[in-house]
Amino acid sequence: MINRTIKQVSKMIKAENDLSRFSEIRIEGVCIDSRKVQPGNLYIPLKGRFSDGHQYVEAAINAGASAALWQIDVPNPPEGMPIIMVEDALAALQQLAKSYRDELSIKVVGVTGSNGKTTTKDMVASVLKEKYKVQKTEGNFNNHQGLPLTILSLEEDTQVAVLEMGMSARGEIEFLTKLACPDIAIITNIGEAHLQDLGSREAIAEAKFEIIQGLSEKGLLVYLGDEPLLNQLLRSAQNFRVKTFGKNESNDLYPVSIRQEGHGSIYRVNGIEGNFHIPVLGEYNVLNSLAAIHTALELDLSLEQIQKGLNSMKLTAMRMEMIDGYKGSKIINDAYNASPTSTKAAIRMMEGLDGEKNKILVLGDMLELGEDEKDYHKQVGREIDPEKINYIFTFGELARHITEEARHLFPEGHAEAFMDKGELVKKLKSIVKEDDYILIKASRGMKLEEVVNSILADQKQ
Ligand SMILES: CC(=O)N[C@H]1[C@@H](OP(=O)(O)OP(=O)(O)OC[C@H]2O[C@@H](n3ccc(=O)[nH]c3=O)[C@H](O)[C@@H]2O)O[C@H](CO)[C@@H](O)[C@@H]1O[C@H](C)C(=O)N[C@@H](C)C(=O)N[C@H](CCC(=O)N[C@@H](CCC[C@@H](N)C(=O)O)C(=O)O)C(=O)O
Ligand SMILES: Nc1ncnc2c1ncn2[C@@H]1O[C@H](COP(=O)(O)OP(=O)(O)OP(=O)(O)O)[C@@H](O)[C@H]1O
Ligand SMILES: C[C@@H](N)C(=O)N[C@H](C)C(=O)O
Repeated sequence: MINRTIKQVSKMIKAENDLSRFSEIRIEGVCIDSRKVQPGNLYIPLKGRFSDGHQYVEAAINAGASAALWQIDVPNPPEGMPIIMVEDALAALQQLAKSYRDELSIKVVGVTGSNGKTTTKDMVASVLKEKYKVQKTEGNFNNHQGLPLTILSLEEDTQVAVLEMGMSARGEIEFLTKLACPDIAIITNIGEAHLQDLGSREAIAEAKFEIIQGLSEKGLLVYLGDEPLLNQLLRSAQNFRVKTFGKNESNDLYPVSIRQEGHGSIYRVNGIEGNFHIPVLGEYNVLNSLAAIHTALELDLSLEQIQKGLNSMKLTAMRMEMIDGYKGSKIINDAYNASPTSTKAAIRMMEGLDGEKNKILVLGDMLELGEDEKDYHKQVGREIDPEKINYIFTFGELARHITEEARHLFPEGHAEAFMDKGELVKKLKSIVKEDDYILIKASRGMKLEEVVNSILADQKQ
């Protein structure tokens, strides 16, 4: 993490006050929550939903922070404390991260896309750690606050940083990529996430494509070549190299064969000898891993290092998380978020699972889809194969349209809409048997992991 004197920090950001009295005090790491301050931190006060961080500056310093920022338009800065006055605290956080990034001798991999950023970030980091000292975005810290905080957590001797870049409006990726200046930029796919804010998939593609604006000279763009919207945005005259991945054989990397087995996927890749194995299900996760393979090849990893890194990867929770469930069933907790693209991809994965036991879909509302939200849910219902899926239970006002669209293809009681999680859990427990698969998927706002937790809690009783 950043380790600088106040004198150095005041040069990295535009300090508005004389700090000569405190110039040799050293800060180590930054923190935006006084309750989590570590000794030596620089506390950065930010405005939130309920309060302004400025009211916690003294508490932060009393808790061990070496210094704190203070926005000049906020009255009554504490006296006699190492306070760095700035125009804007958030802008100062971002500037400090930019300055620190520019001082580091490091390779940066930037990851964006509608779906799979966190998964692909985890895969890339898992592979690259076979050869380099790697740090990555923790959790989902992928925006105008999270990315700068991640950069400021980087150690001076870290060799590669894998940074997730999220957005819900135009210009946000441009800001993040110009701050992080990636050497390799990955675009996982173009789906419908944040469609409500952007209005069209074309606009989503343009927003994600902003990532090239920070890409270093002769940098590498790795993207899903199956996506026409991205192919259209690629101009011939560009000062970066391009590698594609996807299902189509026109891609630089594509899977030659895929086998879903137990908790993982075994597959071969064109032009590369041998099998790859990732301990997660889903054809789209195989595609995500191809972006990681491109990145690894760019950074000179051996095939053995790549295979080892992929095999040892661990995904962030609630992404295709396999859990031993009720009565010996298998719960696939994919409840972090959901869009039509990711929901259909998860259903295809379920339909492709071996085994004669029941396959049960538990789907919640997909949010932020804009005015066509009902149609998106109906479309998901239309695409469920009743020959391969045994039950479809939905939770929420929008997901109800999935059930209604699919109900006529299922036996009585096999396609039901719920508005109460307790009732849904009761139904699930009444039908589930050993080795059944249960997929749990919905937007973050639906908190469908509560269904998983209820089932697991009952199981313990
Ligand atoms: C929910 C929310 O808005 N949280 C943000 C909010 O926190 P909160 O309202 O709880 O703050 P308070 O008002 O309570 O406190 C104000 C500050 O004071 C600090 N403090 C409080 C009490 C105390 O005793 N001591 C204290 O020091 C406190 O720590 C506060 O700093 O405000 C905070 C400050 O602005 C935000 O940090 C907090 O979190 C928001 C969401 C945030 O951006 N956090 C980032 C670190 C982050 O990366 N979070 C990710 C989620 C990112 C995300 O959603 N990404 C999108 C794509 C990008 C969309 C973009 N348009 C955007 O705006 O984000 C995606 O789809 O992935 C994460 O948490 O996982
Ligand atoms: N390449 C992909 N194509 C379609 N769906 C995907 C892909 N990768 C992951 N998903 C789905 O998206 C869900 C979220 O994955 P992940 O958290 O990696 O995406 P993300 O882009 O980081 O999401 P967010 O923007 O919300 O942070 C997964 O649980 C899975 O259902
Ligand atoms: C939580 C945020 N990253 C997101 O993905 N939002 C959409 C609406 C979802 O939760 O599906």
